[in-house]
Amino acid sequence: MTPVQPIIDVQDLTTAFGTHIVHEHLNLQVMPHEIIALVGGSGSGKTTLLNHILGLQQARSGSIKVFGRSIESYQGADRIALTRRWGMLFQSGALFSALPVYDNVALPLREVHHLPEDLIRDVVLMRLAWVGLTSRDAALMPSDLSGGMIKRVALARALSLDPELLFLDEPTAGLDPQRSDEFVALIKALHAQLGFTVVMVTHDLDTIRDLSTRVAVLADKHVLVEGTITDVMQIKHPFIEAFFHGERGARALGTTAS
Ligand SMILES: Nc1ncnc2c1ncn2[C@@H]1O[C@H](COP(=O)(O)OP(=O)(O)OP(=O)(O)O)[C@@H](O)[C@H]1O
Repeated sequence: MTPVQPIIDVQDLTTAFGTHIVHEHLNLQVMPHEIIALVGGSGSGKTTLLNHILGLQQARSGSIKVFGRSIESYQGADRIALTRRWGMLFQSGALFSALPVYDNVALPLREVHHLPEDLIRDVVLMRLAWVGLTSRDAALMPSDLSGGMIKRVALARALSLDPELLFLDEPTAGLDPQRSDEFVALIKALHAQLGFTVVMVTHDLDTIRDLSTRVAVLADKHVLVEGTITDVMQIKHPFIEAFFHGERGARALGTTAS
């Protein structure tokens, strides 16, 4: 049997801004269908790592492969084809405020395909249905939407091209606990139904517990540990102590505070 290839394969990555080294000898593999949570303290390099994986920044050394090919090898038409294979949910939703919900979700379809408008309409309404919204919601402007609805529309847009890979940046930030739980349940259900792979950056322990299938902790310029929450919690490190143990961790994870 051929071994399963990683969707993302980061090997021996070193990145820096000038003399400030952010990552050193960092390795990370993301396997098909998993939901990996990138966790780390402020400034540990989560966003920088995502930017490198997306090909938005160039590494000092090391290699990053996405879908089996070096991220730098995707140029021109190949790069456009690559961007059809992934979707991105930004923390703020990043909706275009001058466009109604419909056009926000239709935008990626219009950018990359020359599709007839009636087909775009079918896809947009289907994506809105995926996230629990209706054709009536399609006419609303972003300023009319609640925080939870903005996240849903942004998710519908991220999924508009039915991507194999979904990046989530703080997916539940700004939502109250109930909306946060609902949004996590929605992503979980869509993941089970559609089978995409997820890379998510989050500080929220409830989201990590309820959504991720694996956790990778960024600390000391590399992936310090990866595995289940239980695996991660075995490691003695100041960030892990502060993040997963103590009052907050115990509350979220149902463990005893240490
Ligand atoms: N454009 C930039 N120019 C210079 N330094 C930068 C730049 N972007 C990030 N950095 C630095 O790189 C380090 C990693 O930043 P990054 O934003 O990746 O961390 P993070 O883990 O995503 O943090 P947070 O959880 O606060 O969002 C930080 O020390 C930051 O100050």
